[in-house]
Amino acid sequence: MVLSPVIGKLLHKRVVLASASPRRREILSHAGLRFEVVPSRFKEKLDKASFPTPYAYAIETAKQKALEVASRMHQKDLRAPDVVIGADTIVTVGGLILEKPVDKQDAYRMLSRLNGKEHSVFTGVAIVHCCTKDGQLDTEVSEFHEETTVKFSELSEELLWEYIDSGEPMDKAGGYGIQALGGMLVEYVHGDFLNVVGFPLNHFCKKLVELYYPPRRKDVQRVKHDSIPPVDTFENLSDAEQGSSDPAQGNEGGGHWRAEAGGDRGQVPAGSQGADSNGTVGVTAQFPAGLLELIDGFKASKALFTACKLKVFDVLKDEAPLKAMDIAGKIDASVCGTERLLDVCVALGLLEKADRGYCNTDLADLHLASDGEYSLHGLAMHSNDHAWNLFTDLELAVREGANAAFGRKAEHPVQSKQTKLQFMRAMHGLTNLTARQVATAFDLSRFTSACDLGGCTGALARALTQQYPRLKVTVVDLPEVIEHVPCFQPEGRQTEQISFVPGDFFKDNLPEAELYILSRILHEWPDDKVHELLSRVSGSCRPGGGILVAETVLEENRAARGSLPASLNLLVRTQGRERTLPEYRSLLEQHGFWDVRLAHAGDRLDVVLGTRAAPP
Ligand SMILES: Cc1cn([C@H]2C[C@H](O)[C@@H](COP(=O)(O)OP(=O)(O)OP(=O)(O)O)O2)c(=O)[nH]c1=O
Repeated sequence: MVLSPVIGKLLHKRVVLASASPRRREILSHAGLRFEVVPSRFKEKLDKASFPTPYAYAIETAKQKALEVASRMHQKDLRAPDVVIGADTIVTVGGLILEKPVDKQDAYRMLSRLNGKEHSVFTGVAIVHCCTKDGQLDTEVSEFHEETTVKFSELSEELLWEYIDSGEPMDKAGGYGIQALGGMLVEYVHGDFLNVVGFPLNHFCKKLVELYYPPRRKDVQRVKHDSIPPVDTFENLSDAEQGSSDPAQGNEGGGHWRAEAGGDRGQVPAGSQGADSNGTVGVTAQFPAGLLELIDGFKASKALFTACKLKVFDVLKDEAPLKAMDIAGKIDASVCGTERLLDVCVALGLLEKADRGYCNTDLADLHLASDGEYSLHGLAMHSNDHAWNLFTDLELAVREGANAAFGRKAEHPVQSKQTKLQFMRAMHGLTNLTARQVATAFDLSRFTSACDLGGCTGALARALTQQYPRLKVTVVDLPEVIEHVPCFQPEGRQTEQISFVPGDFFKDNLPEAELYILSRILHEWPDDKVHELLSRVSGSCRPGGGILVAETVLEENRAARGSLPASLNLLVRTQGRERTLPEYRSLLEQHGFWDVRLAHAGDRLDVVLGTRAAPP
């Protein structure tokens, strides 16, 4: 992909996003950046009057956010990350700087100021390169800002209050979110939309080009053809991880892998460039770092799975730091093998290593230890023990199609006793991560009863009942699934709003409900089974009732955001597939659901809501 070389410059570095903003996280992860999130504790209270311009204020705040995280992480284990990114978004109107409203009245004051007018949104960004010299933190800060102009329509008082009551304004600069309901307030936008949402991705990529691919006079002189890319574009740059000009090491410090010809266009191993009859130095081959990383990708997955299986992250969650020898003793493994595995986990950003030993990163503590609400340990184990084997048959599945592969090898995991609990753990972890976003993707407060078909451990039902106190949810799943549900109920958090009913949604009567939910169900099945299921739901759903489908919805060009491996997973494992919105719309309309709408529920999941029409 054209953009990956720029983002690729950061792939082998430990990058931290010093922000609690879910929007920033989403924008950067969609761009393919790998990073940890450590929200900054810097109090945004700089004296605005002391800055010559509003954006100088935003840049300084962004810088202080990033520096606070760098120094905290350095103090924690005497090792700072390689790069810390901070950002701050402000809205300016009539010479005033608006940040996040403190309460509803404040939101009203802000929105009234913006009403019917043009205003500017500035995001200041700081990219802090860190290194440790003699135990001291050394930083180099690069900064920039981006401005976008936004115009609000003339809005009525009633509309403003309705918007404020939606709760959306409270964590957003200027009191609105252009990416959600707030988009309805906006007449036009001039400039980078993502800048308004909190992170100017385009300018960030250009800044990376400036930092990592500075034009070098030597190249300009040696190369006759005019192929030096201008620094204000980031297209057509090759990945240049090895020997890159890392700003932390000084721009001229690039190693001998750096392109000797074609300027920033490619890397060639020393000695592999040649001159043509015109004396032009040409590139004979680019160093395919991204490709090699892809080829090696399975090794990284296997290292993660193995560390999970050996409970490395559990051991380090209980007690850290620990030396390799102590960890080896606790996981009953060889010291030399353990040490290698641990070092790979450090390189993958899962562990941290200091003189006193190894520790989990926050990411590993939260997601890779086997306990905890957001643990993905079950998913990692399911991938290791089950999906891994299925993927060895990918070639067969591609040659013959899902139907042929299904049944020969790919037994549905819930039907296999050995993998049942593991599959439930995997689904539980995955659902917990996204349940709140699914529950809030649409306002479901008009429903008082819901039936979650294939709702497994009730993770989504719990999020729904927390969000909608009037709602009662019935979870229907196979008896052998329901039997294990108590293992997944957080102690003291059972709620009378949720009941579990053993049953097969293809055979048994569906419980009565106003809203039927199918979360990650339809993609498991081929069209005929999907029709069968939808017709059963449609038969049970009263007019005015709803159907809520949570799936990854494919873009119309069929490329799903970040979910292509998941699509192959369906190919090797089931007879199902992911679908586009028009496909879902058509399926639902055929079964009497109208007003079919789509909302995104985070990185990998979308929600489609339809309303049951009255029978003709
Ligand atoms: C104007 C506007 C702002 N915003 C958000 C972006 C930012 O997250 C937020 C502005 O507050 P910030 O202080 O920039 O960021 P934050 O508090 O969310 O996160 P952190 O300080 O930890 O980095 O407003 C939108 O999401 N949509 C919009 O349309």
